[in-house]
Amino acid sequence: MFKKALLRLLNAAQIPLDVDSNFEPNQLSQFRISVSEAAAMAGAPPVIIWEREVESLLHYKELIPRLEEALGKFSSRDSAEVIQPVRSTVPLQKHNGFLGLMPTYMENDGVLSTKLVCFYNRGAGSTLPSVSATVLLLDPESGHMKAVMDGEAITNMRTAGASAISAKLLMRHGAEVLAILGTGQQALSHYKAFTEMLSFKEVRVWNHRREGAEKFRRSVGGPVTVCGSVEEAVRGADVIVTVTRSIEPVLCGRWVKPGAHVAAVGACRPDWRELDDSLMKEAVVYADSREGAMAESGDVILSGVEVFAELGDVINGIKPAYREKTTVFKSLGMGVEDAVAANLVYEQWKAKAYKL
Ligand SMILES: NC(=O)C1=CN([C@@H]2O[C@H](COP(=O)(O)OP(=O)(O)OC[C@H]3O[C@@H](n4cnc5c(N)ncnc54)[C@H](O)[C@@H]3O)[C@@H](O)[C@H]2O)C=CC1
Ligand SMILES: O=C(O)C1=NCCCC1
Repeated sequence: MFKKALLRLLNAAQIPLDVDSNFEPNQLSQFRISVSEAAAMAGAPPVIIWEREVESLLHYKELIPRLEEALGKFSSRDSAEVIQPVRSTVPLQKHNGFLGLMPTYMENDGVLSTKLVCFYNRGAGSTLPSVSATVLLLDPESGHMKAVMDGEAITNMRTAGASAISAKLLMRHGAEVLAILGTGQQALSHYKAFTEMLSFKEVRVWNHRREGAEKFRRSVGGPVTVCGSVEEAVRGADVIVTVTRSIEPVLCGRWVKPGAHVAAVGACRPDWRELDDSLMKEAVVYADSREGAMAESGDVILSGVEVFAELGDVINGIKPAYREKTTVFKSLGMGVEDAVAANLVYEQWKAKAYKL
């Protein structure tokens, strides 16, 4: 078993080495090298892990604790924990989109990665995805690229995971009704994360095209109420997730129950909105990254509100979680979330490939 695994490892790393037939597991230690060091020494190509495999390797139960830890590390602003600049974006004017570059280094954890993400303000008739991404995972010592991964599954799951953490920390105790606005990729991952990690008595969905909401209901299989208007979906809801491609407010403060928690995921450009001013001004606003929100969130910038705290500040016990007040978690997405998710995928991939 061990020899087979080692041969696969050497093969993956393209290391031309004959392994003695009497080779014993404890002899590996004499090499004193790790899989990625062996691969780097051999100039091996990165492993490629595409969408289906990422999905099969990543699970919320393992991902969410890592995200929570990473959000706390980010907010500690300790450069040995996380170096993650605000995303730099290149406009793709002809295609109504942006390329976002999201490098992250976690020195203490030995994790170095960057995500390349293209996101678009697609017209109604387009069948192309709104978000397309790739994550590169590198060895920080050698610079060797260890893995190239599909970034869509990672983006969907880590974003939903961060929103689920926001709800866990900020929704009122005894929350029963979840409303999801938008029924695309993020809606699916949020539905999964929220129903797996939290418990709700009712899930409502709304989409600007009703057939999209009906399709969503059929594909998730669980009990979901399709609503004909945003107001109908959110009235009385304890937790509201906004995951639309809208660039104008879809959620109005006057419909939101006082004390509700809103995880606002769309509208990630300085001139795009999902929430109206009345909601932004009424709520205590939390963000994944304060700098990110001030640079990229139209809901924050154009409403003129202050970000009260980062989610990591709450995790670190530096800022309170106002569960009884109306709260908004403005999610922009962070490289550190991609880094821990990609590292987890790589660990799981190695364990599976080499039966470690
Ligand atoms: N905060 C973060 O970390 C991330 C944010 N996003 C953002 O989240 C949003 C959703 O992303 P995906 O689910 O991947 O997109 P998607 O295209 O799969 O789904 C978008 C949903 O919005 C609906 N929609 C389209 N135009 C609309 C409009 N004018 N008004 C209301 N609804 C409309 C669509 O019918 C669909 O249900 C996008 O704005 C995306 O940029 C995506 C990834 C990460
Ligand atoms: O963090 C990400 O990934 C994204 N954030 C906002 C827009 C789409 C992708």
